Amino acid sequence: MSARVKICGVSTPAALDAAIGAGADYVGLNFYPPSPRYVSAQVAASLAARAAKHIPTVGVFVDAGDDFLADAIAAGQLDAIQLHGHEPPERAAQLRSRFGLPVWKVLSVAGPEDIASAAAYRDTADFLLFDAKTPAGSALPGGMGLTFDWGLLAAYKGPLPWGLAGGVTPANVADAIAMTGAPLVDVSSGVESAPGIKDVDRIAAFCKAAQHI
Ligand SMILES: O=C(O)c1ccccc1N[C@@H]1O[C@H](COP(=O)(O)O)[C@@H](O)[C@H]1O
Repeated sequence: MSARVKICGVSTPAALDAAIGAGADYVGLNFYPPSPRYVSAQVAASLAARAAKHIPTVGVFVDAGDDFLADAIAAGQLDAIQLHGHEPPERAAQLRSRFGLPVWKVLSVAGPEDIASAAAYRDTADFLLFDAKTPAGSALPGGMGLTFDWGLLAAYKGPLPWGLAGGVTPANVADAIAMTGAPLVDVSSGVESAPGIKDVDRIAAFCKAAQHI
């Protein structure tokens, strides 16, 4: 068993090259301004030029407005948009139609009801990403290295392609895939030496662990 890999919060050429070199399937560019992984339009454009023809880029957004999204999509030449806020199904549908890109909707998980909420996105998103719910009042809705009970996904048979995020690391990703059967794993802080600082060795170790279990 193995899983596809998304290395999220890439903000430097070195991290991008490490993800490509390690055989990652996607890189995430974070457009949420409070994030330590935030990339400006200028940085996104330069990373996108380097990523072109090598790896698809997924833009991470949190309850973003249309104009903000339009600028980021153009700058980052994005292949998909990840909605990591409170976007309801209608908003996912609206953005998919307006921008003509696949929509990855993140479902923040604390309990079984959050897994069940996947059904509402059946016709409006293209991909679902289950991430740990961050505590009320947190600065970020993701990227904090928090896990949730992976047992909640053990028997999951969802309506859409899906992936697992939240607190996965080179050390635990094989267990995460074995427990959940996740077809894709998404990591940000688990391949960093400090918030926002990607570690090329950890990126390589993560990809190896996810691809060879
Ligand atoms: O990484 C961030 O700073 C971030 C900010 C706002 C929304 C999402 C963010 N990251 C996403 O969170 C998950 C899990 O991250 P981690 O591996 O637990 O650190 C991942 O999908 C990132 O895309």
